Amino acid sequence: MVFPLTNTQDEIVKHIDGPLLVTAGPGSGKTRILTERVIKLINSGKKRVLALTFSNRAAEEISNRIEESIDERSQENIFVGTIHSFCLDVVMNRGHLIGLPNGMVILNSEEDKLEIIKKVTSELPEFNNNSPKYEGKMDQLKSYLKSISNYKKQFITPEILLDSNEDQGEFARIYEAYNNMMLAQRALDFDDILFYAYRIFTERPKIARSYTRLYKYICVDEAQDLNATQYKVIRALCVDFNNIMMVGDPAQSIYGFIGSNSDYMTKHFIKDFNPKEYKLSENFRSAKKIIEAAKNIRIDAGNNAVYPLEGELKVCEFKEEEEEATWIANKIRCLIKNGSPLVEEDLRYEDIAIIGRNRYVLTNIFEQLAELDIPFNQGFSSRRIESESIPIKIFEAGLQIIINPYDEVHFNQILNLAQIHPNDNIQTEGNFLDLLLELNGSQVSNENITHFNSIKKAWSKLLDNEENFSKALDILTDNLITTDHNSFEDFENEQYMILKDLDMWRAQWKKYCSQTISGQRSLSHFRNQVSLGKTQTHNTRGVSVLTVHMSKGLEYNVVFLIGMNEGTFPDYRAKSNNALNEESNNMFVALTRAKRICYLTYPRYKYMPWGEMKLQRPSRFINLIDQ
Ligand SMILES: Nc1ncnc2c1ncn2[C@@H]1O[C@H](COP(=O)(O)OP(=O)(O)OP(=O)(O)O)[C@@H](O)[C@H]1O
Repeated sequence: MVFPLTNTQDEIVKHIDGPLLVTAGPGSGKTRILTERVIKLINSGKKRVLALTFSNRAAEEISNRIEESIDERSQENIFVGTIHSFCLDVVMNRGHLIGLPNGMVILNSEEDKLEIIKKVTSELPEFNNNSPKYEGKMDQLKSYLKSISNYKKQFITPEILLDSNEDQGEFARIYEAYNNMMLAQRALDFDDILFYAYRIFTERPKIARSYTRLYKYICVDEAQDLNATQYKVIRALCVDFNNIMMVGDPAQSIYGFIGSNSDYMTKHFIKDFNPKEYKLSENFRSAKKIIEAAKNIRIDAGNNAVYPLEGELKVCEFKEEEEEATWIANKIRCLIKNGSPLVEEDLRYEDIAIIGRNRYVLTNIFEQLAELDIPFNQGFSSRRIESESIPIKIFEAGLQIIINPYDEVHFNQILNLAQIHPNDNIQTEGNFLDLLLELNGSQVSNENITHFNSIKKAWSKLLDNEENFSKALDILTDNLITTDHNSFEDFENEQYMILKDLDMWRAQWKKYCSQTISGQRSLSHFRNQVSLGKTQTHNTRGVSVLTVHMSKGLEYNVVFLIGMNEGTFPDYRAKSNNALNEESNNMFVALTRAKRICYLTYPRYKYMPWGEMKLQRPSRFINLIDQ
């Protein structure tokens, strides 16, 4: 059943021109009003809308809701995506205007970036094998990568760095050489995406204007999570443009550890755009007891109960983690079997979430759920896609070379992985795709030759047509998987990993196909979508077992908030006021996921990995709630 909008919600949805800021508490309908406003703008023929989100999950949810309410043709008038995916689109389509090559590919693995920086520094005397500094080389290279990333986040180019600080001369040259080598490989790292988009908008303001002519309205969801880099990109995009809406909740700002700060929404946006402001404080999600508890955590947050329902909030102490996990699994079984008087309809596994501050707190739960045959999912993972088996790693590296024949990093990776010993007279520059296809039996060690030839067949299929990805995977399945299993454990383990890798790539391609039209698919676009996490599939069946960060934006009838001990929640590293404030926000987010019932659980003792049993204190948040 869809409830009518309140007067304030309705006013926001009907707002058309001019900047708009909606600060609103949990469950107050932020996602709902943003979605309904976008639908209204599109349906009233107000041209295109750009909706920026912070996660692929949020983008998918908003897209799904919008798709249900507007016709297929109008859907083309909306871009819903993360800031990174929008900026990548800008870089790919307009990057040539600031001298970037076409067809760039995201290179997001740490190992790949290390290869590049290693090559850049290989000429420097201090990285010579004989130099005393050589010992700490890896650490030094990693620290260079970290500094490069930090400067890019601040939009500081090597030239600006050199101008402002002459002492940084040597590092600035390494930074510049790194950028040049990335460009020669037609590669982008994650920081480059926003860095180049910012350069495009600021160096070519006409381009920024062309985007704001195209998208007449811009909406930013979860704006409390903006960081300086993202805010500056949005600011640079919106020159002479003010049809921008920001929606967020400062009390749910939980990404401070990567530079997010709700001040960009509550202070900078107000100063720069002077928006019309709305506040929503009614919580349509949670029962009274849950809202009262949340108020004890964040007294200042707008969060007022609407439902007359009391709900249930209970603190449960256990001897140790296993007992805690067993109780939760049994409680879930009981709730599913008997339901709860606090929830009108039958309870399904999908109505229940188990939330922990970090992944390790959740370890025991998986075992107990599996033991009682309780289905569960682990939410929307932002895990990087990476093959585990050597043959599929080789196949994957080859994709990069098909996309960009000048990609030396992945060519060398293939030589290493396949233990290929090329002839001495091999060229070290030029077209690596030709070189790759020329590698033959005499250069590949015997045990790898069958695999390597099969992988070459799969590449050839893709070279015929890049849309043949499924067929290429079929070739790998037919050639690398044998039904004639012998009893060698290593062999079986490898077969298992290859099959898992192939399944993973099949799932990614399937999702990519559902997002793109046949005839318009390409390997480089596919790879970039994979890197952005857009092809991740997520399973929502069963009980959701989530970290607090993964639970953001979601709601469940029953929530178990587990591992509520000092040191775990709040995290033991949170020492400063800011960090502790962010822990309160984390607690606020976790609690407000619950609609009717919330159990806060903790063990009195914890087994340490070195075998000792350690006494634990209950979280200070329990004391705050249990007053
Ligand atoms: N006017 C309303 N009347 C009744 N229910 C409403 C109303 N507006 C929103 N809701 C419901 O309240 C719940 C929370 O809405 P929504 O998810 O949009 O909130 P939110 O502000 O984005 O939450 P959060 O910030 O905690 O993720 C949803 O189930 C939604 O359908």
